[in-house]
Amino acid sequence: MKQAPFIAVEGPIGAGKTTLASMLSTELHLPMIKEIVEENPFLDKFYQNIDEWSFQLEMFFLCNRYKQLEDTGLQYIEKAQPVISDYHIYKNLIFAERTLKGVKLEKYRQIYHLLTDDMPKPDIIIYIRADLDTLLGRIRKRGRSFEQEMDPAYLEQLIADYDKGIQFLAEQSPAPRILTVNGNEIDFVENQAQFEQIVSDVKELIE
Ligand SMILES: Nc1ncnc2c1ncn2[C@@H]1O[C@H](COP(=O)(O)OP(=O)(O)OP(=O)(O)O)[C@@H](O)[C@H]1O
Ligand SMILES: Nc1nc(=O)c2ncn([C@H]3C[C@H](O)[C@@H](CO)O3)c2[nH]1
Repeated sequence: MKQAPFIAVEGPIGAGKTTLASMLSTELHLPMIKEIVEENPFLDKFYQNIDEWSFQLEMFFLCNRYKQLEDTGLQYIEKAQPVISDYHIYKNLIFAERTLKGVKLEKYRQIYHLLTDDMPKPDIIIYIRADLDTLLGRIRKRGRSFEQEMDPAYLEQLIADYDKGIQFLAEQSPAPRILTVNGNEIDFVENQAQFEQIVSDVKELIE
């Protein structure tokens, strides 16, 4: 192994980040950092009224992920131990740029940079791309009640925001290595050979 990798799995809502990160964590014996969802007190309210609750929600996600990233740095990165996460901290800004406006967005941007600019960043990103129909199908199948009335236009915008966001990360220095997974065609849940192909691609990146 070149250096202990810090791997992040990313992609829009329902792409399969947690699923794939858990499978890779088991297969490659990597500890996993998992984002907090069920304990989030604002998600339900947010989906009912995005403009009213976006600032609280984005700040909640930011504070939680900041704490997790701080712990990840201490427990794994500083000890040169590999780790996989089902998100990249940059997703905060991808979402906030979509849900916040005006003064609140400006304040959020400043807080985001203040908190995260000097934090460890993943050096490998697995980006699951999937189109609107695939994501809506997965969200329905997963069945979280607060997501069932999600405006498809919001999800469609996020798909495009993610493409831009990952492109932005690819242009950073040092640039992370990015493995893009076609989430419409690759079924790593049901198809063992397709999962093994991803495992082999990831091993190539880290070994
Ligand atoms: N490649 C796949 N093929 C079939 N089903 C999948 C695939 N990936 C994920 N799923 C299913 O889709 C649903 C969403 O997956 P998951 O919760 O991992 O997505 P996520 O990207 O982590 O979502 P979120 O953005 O909400 O955190 C789950 O029910 C999961 O079993
Ligand atoms: N607005 C907003 N900002 C975020 O940083 C963010 N991260 C995740 N989510 C939503 C997507 C899923 O419904 C659910 C679980 O991922 O939470 C977010 N929503």
